[in-house]
Amino acid sequence: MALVVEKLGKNYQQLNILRNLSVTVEKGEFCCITGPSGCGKSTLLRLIAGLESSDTGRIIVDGSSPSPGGREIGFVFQEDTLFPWLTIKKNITFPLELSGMKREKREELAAYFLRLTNLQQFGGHYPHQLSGGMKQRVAVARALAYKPKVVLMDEPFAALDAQTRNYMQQQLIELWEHEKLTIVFVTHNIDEALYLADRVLVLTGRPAGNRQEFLVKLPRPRQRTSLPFVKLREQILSLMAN
Ligand SMILES: Nc1ncnc2c1ncn2[C@@H]1O[C@H](COP(=O)(O)OP(=O)(O)OP(=O)(O)O)[C@@H](O)[C@H]1O
Repeated sequence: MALVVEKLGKNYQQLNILRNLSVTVEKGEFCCITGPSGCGKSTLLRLIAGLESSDTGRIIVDGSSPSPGGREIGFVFQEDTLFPWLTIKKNITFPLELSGMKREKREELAAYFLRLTNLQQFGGHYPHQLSGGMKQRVAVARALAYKPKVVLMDEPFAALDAQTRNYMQQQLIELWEHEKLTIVFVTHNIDEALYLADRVLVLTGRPAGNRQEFLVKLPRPRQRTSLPFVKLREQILSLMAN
């Protein structure tokens, strides 16, 4: 198992954010998590990343507890988190440099992931010269260059227009298949979850706990207008409306 989250509980002062939340993700699985707004999805990802600690329960990534900033987790956030004063290539190599990786290896990984994300001509550009979609592709390349065991993605395409978002979803599926990634992807968008995921976990309203999970066994690339896709979407939407 790539990720095991067991009976997690988290409070902020008096506020109970997560209660008894359990999630397991297999190696190579694409798992989407959705739930009502403000229920605690981002909090869950921060706990998995080791950026905060839980009050109860435990988290195991690839057999051990995650360490803050550890290389077992890659994180892609919703907002643009690139360093504006660094070139695209430097944005990818800088965290690798901090982790002590040799220059030659850093350059090799940056070139590989720039190529995979179709950004090979933009290594020398600065973030402000790129579109929103391109910047998120850099963020994905930066997260993957670490070769993390689990990639956490928190609404990474939410700020993009619909067409770019669809393109990014296609690209992400190709990357996931090619690199055999394990991905935990938070989204409000059921269509996005069904396009991407092997399994969709629906959380309860705050405090977030397990509500229901849906296996998505549709072949890829998925057709958003196909009958089984539309039926699953209706099933999840009606669950969430109640
Ligand atoms: N550091 C913090 N201190 C206090 N409360 C916090 C903190 N971080 C988050 N919260 C609260 O925890 C709750 C869950 O927040 P979180 O961002 O995890 O939810 P979410 O499901 O990701 O939200 P959204 O769907 O809007 O993206 C919210 O009510 C939020 O105000």
